[in-house]
Amino acid sequence: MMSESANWLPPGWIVQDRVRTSGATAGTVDKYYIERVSGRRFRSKKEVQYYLETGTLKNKKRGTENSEGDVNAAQGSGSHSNKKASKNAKRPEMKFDYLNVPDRIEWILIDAKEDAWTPFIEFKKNGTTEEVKKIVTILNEAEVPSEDVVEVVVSPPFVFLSLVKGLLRPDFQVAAQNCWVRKGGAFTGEISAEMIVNLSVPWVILGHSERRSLLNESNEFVGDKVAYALSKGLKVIACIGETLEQRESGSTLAVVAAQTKAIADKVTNWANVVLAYEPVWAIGTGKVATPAQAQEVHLELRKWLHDNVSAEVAASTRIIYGGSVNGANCKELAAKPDVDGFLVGGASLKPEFIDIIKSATVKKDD
Ligand SMILES: O=C(CO)COP(=O)(O)O
Repeated sequence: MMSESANWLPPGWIVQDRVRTSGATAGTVDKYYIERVSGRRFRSKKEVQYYLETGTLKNKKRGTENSEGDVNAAQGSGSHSNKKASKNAKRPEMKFDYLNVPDRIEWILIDAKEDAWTPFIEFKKNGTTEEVKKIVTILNEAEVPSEDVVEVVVSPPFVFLSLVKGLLRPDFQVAAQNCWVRKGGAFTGEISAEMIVNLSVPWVILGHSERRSLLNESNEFVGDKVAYALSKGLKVIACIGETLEQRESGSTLAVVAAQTKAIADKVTNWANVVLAYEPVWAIGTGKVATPAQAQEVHLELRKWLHDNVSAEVAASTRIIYGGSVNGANCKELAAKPDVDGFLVGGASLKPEFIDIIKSATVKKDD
């Protein structure tokens, strides 16, 4: 078995040549294109390109995606042994606990001022109506810096958007956690940008790593979503970030640059875009990026925007950090020059959440 990479593939993909060792076709080499983060395997460049462009799998005959996630791996052979191998293939370890799905509420704190700071807090909890109301009450009662210092945006699951919007203090805003890539239509279960606008919800989060990895959203698909949401007047928090494997292989900057490029390719006006850098290995793991690691990536992203978009966009685009931010580490992270805010999950369940909001003043106090 040989591994290589192909120039046309985005970071995070590998190409494998597998030699058949038995049967009449022994010696035949099968090429597989593998997206490492999802484990999906494809048999042709055409299928990979379709997947990268649309974020979906090409229409194929039933049963041609085997239990390993190989797309069309059995195509052309249809042999009994292949079907058997497919049936017996070990399923990859699922990273997602479907039996204990966390309901999530995201709190986004965004500085309204051009030169100011932008914390983005994500709140994870069992999201029943009563619990959501409790959270909103705590927020409503909290003493936090004024709107001209910190802009707070709360992002609950879709079903609670109206409830939260109705109860939340007027100086805090609301965001949806996702929206459909294009105009609404026959896409059962999807929520269009138009619907979010119709609810007077001004923000949407797009490209969260969980959607990229669990729902196979490609860079290009996220770029399309960002552009469409912006075209409908929504403000977008666009998430990017590398996996642990990508960090360890030294490709962090290439990965976040490719993710940002896919957005830049589709977006001309960056005024309503906030970039959220979230290293996947730091989300919900308790392993926070060090302030130096966060600053390094944020600075490189700003340089990337400077060189590839414009000096003005580089200076004005807010780049916020997400991944195990808490009351203890927020001040040090917030003090870094290119960290413009946070996206916080677990810690926003606790009283320290208010401290994280308050860390918006760290740079101003200098
Ligand atoms: O997922 C996150 C933001 O979207 C971050 O979550 P944690 O703060 O729990 O790591």
